[in-house]
Amino acid sequence: MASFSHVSAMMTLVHGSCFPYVSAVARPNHKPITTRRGATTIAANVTIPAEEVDVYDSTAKGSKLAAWTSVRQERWEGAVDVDGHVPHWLKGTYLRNGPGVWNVGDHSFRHLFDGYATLVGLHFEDGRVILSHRQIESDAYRSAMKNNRIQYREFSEAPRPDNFLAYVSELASLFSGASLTDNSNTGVVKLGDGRVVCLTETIKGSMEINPDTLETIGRFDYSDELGGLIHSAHPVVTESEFLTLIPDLLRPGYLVVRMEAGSNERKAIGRVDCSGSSSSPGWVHSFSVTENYIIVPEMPLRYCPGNLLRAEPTPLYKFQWQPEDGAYMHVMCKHSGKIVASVEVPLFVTFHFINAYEEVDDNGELSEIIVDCCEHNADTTILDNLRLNNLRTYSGMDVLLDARLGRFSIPMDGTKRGKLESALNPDKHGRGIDMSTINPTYLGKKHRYVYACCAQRPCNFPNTLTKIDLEKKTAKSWHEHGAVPSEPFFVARPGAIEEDDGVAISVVSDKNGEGYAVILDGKTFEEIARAKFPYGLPYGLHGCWVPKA
Ligand SMILES: CC(=O)/C=C/C=C(C)/C=C/C1=C(C)CCCC1(C)C
Ligand SMILES: CC(/C=C/C=O)=C\C=C\C=O
Ligand SMILES: [Fe+2]
Repeated sequence: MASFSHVSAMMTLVHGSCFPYVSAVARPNHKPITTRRGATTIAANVTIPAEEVDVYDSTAKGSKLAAWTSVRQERWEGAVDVDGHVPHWLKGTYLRNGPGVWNVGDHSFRHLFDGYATLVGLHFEDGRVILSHRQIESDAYRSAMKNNRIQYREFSEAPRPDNFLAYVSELASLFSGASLTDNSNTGVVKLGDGRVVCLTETIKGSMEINPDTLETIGRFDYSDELGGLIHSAHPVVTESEFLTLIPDLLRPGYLVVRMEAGSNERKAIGRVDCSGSSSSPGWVHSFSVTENYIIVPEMPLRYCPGNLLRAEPTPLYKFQWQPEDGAYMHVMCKHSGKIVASVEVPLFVTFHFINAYEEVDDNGELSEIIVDCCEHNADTTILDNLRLNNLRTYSGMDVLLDARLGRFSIPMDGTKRGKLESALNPDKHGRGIDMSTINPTYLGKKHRYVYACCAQRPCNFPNTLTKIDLEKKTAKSWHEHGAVPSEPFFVARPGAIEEDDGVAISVVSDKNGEGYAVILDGKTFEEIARAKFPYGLPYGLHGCWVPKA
């Protein structure tokens, strides 16, 4: 377990007396970043004085914002100073995953989602905080660093074949999945049995890690014969199970699967056939469940087999927009695998579903299912706007596309059409919203509060931490000029009764290349503590909480 004594023991070992509380290891082929507080030691006991180390990546074109800049060292761990008061009940580790390295040799990745996974850990104990970060040792990351070029197909880029024969063999390996990335840069989940797994959209990119050291233990192998190359980046994980969707590109539809805690074997619950005439299933980055049902979205932004084969990116990358085939929501009974409703809904673009729950009528009969999501006004442009060049070259203009907290109502009386409306006036949260969390106790149940990144305009990316009250239809935001906060992760206070009794934790990438974590009170949404990092961290995506045993 990471603890303050563990950190100082490690320091003595690695750094001797030169820098007594920090552990740092440089990324292969990169000069290490310094920590502002002193010198940096690289693996071979070479120490670089602080003033000689370039903190910022050259690709950031003068920008000192940490968010879109590759992290320069492979790992670091140390205690950090805290301003304010971290509640003493907050005991455990917050883990956050995300793409943090976008440079391979001289090559700069194009898209936010291409970056190699950087895991961040914040260990809380008795009001104190230890920060750590470490690269996930996927084959894709290791081989890219070793060869100074990408070796696997990432979200928007593929290795350039040297000749025609290499091109043919690359296409063949695409069908077997051999050329797909295992760069698990999207999320991190704690399984019911305590194992911690980092995930992305390729199934082979499921990687078990040690939550104390952030060390990569190895690939999480699914022991079944279900196959498939891709799955939802966001499984629904509880103490007892792991549910996910495996899109079927050959026979358009989705396999809904369940893996029991303690097992590596996924079992099929059922299958959803696509409703539209489309030749391909909709992209399922995430999905929601209620207490009894799994809600399978069929988004008009669909996987595109043609684009999957292309090495060069298209504006929609591996996807295609097919409004003519409609948008649908399918409701599957968790226990029987039967589809109990399939309704057509207005067109939508959503990365992240927030939660879903069942509504009953006056007779106690199930009347409708409510599904909340971060909805990008059915505009696919958001995907291409997440190109790094775009994120790095912010001119001060208000260019963030509008988004809203979308609420689907799925009638359970056989009606064939569902509704999609804004759950509150989007102006209340600056017409931007993504990267949402709720109190996990409310998973599948009626929730009142949503924590998300929203907007204070002008901006080019969500720049606030916002608490949304869906009952009062209000929003309260935390904002700091020029800073980019990541997903506000809600941790409930042990023993809490009220839904918002807890804290929201977010890692912030600051405008001067600096970084810190903020702890916001879940009720008042006021900042109660700030842990200042000795260096800025790149933007990250999703997190999880590992309570201290
Ligand atoms: C970081 C994030 O939110 C999404 C990452 C998505 C990835 C890495 C998708 C990768 C894919 C391939 C490498 C080929 C097959 C298609 C697709 C799932 C888009
Ligand atoms: C960063 C993001 C999606 C991440 C996927 O996991 C969306 C940002 C949207 C901006 O409005
Ligand atoms: Fe996501």
